[in-house]
Amino acid sequence: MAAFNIGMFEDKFGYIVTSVAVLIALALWSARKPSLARYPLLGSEYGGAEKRGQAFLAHATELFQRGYEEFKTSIYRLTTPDGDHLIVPNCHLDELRRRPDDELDVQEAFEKTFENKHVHLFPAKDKSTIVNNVVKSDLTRNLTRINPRFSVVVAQTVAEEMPPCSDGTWTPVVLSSVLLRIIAIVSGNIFLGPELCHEEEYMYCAIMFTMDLVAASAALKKWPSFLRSVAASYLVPQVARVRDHRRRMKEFIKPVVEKRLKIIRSGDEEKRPDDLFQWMMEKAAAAGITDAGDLTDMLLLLLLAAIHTTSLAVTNIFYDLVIRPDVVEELKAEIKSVLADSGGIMTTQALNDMKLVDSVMRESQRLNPPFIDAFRRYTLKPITLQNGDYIPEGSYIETANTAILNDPELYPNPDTFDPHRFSNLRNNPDLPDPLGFKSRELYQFVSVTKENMSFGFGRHACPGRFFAANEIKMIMAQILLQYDIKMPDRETERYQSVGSGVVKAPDPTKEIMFRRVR
Ligand code: HEM
Repeated sequence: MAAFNIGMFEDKFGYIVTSVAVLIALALWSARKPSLARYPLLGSEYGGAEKRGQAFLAHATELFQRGYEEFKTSIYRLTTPDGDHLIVPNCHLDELRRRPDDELDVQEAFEKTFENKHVHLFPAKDKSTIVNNVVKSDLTRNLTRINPRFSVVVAQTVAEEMPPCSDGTWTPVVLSSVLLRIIAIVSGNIFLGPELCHEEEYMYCAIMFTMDLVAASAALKKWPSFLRSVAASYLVPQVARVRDHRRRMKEFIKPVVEKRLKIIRSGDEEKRPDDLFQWMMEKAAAAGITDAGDLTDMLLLLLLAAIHTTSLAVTNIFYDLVIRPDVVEELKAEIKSVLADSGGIMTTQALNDMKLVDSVMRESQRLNPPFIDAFRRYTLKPITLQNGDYIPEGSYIETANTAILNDPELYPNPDTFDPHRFSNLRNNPDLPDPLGFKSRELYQFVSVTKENMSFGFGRHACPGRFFAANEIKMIMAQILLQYDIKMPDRETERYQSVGSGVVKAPDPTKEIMFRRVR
């Protein structure tokens, strides 16, 4: 009995000690936890955090639009499946863009987007930084040299990958999947060289890795965060497929790495391949990174950033064009006239001169940006803005890209697809400029401004956009000059986009009719 009483006392004592410890830990934890509650919450009508997170997946566009109208110059909160994010208005972006990487982190933000904890997309920062730098410096610097031969590769690949569509008959084509192959091959030509880009193992991983990774992260977001590890292990098959793509890509790339390391060590310039993977390996080797697994992860990150993004953009452009035959005729006339001036060669000058093509690309992207939000970042330190607003350390912030792109004060008649919207502003300095830019060249497809963040914003804005712009122009020119296009007989409206959360993409199942130009 006595023992029993002592035990009871000990249990009670233990219980009190444990409770106090838990309370102290909770107090400390909540003191550390970023307090976002000072900012108004949008979407509270959906219920608790879990329900609001799921509502975000279904209604992100509407939520961002409402937020843009209600909180034009102030920060508000939106609950995503990953918790509360702060949505920052446009007026703070110039200030935030100047913040260094040790305050505002891009990788951590994208790691959350892609459920990196489970899919392991991102290599460590020293490695992903090499990928970003190689695209920003080596690739962009080489574009003028590469363009003429790149356009030959594009012409050959379009001819090989498009169905024949000959004999004057119209052929239905699921354009999205054809474009994916074309873009994987032509990008691969520059990234890995003319032989490897045709290997089916490369093609399979280049296309399927991103598809399964995006599908895996979308499926995981439907689970409450505490169950995502279990879901990733047993319930979301795409996670295992992503792992398998990485394993296959590593097997494919390992002998390439071994061969190229020998060339790097020998210093033999003659044998040095002239492609992005080589430039990346050289930068990596200089930093002591030579492991085939690390280089595979870096290559997969590049492919994820480059291939589907470009393919979605081109698909959207063709969905916009196929219902506008008059615009197609104008584009053909511009392309023919520019090529006549450049002796038929796609020089950098020729690409720059395609101002209507460029304008159509930007207008298509304005109405169909790759993400509803932009400037997704994570705060590594607390930030106090000039107006006194305080953003705690450990917050996810972003801004409302789609809502900005549809603001009638920035883009008059925003719902109208105006193919000349940007070319008119660039060609005609007397036209009033709604955005009052210093230079009208800021209306080019590649220009990043806080009124158009489809390529991101600030120091981490997409470094591949110059390459993408050239690639898109070359593909458009080839397809438009070689084929007539029209909608299938029963279809009249522009194809609707599909998506979940902040991602909106052209419907990949839709057909366009093609016929070879006679
Ligand atoms: C139309 C096609 C493309 C679109 C719409 C696009 C869009 C984007 C966006 C929105 C970001 C995030 C920027 C930010 O948060 O500020 C980004 C980053 C990036 N993109 Fe692109 N991209 C495209 C094509 C490419 C291509 C072709 C490449 C490579 C050749 C590429 C390489 C990258 C890299 C390396 C980053 C990370 C930059 C960093 O974190 O510093 N992208 N892209």
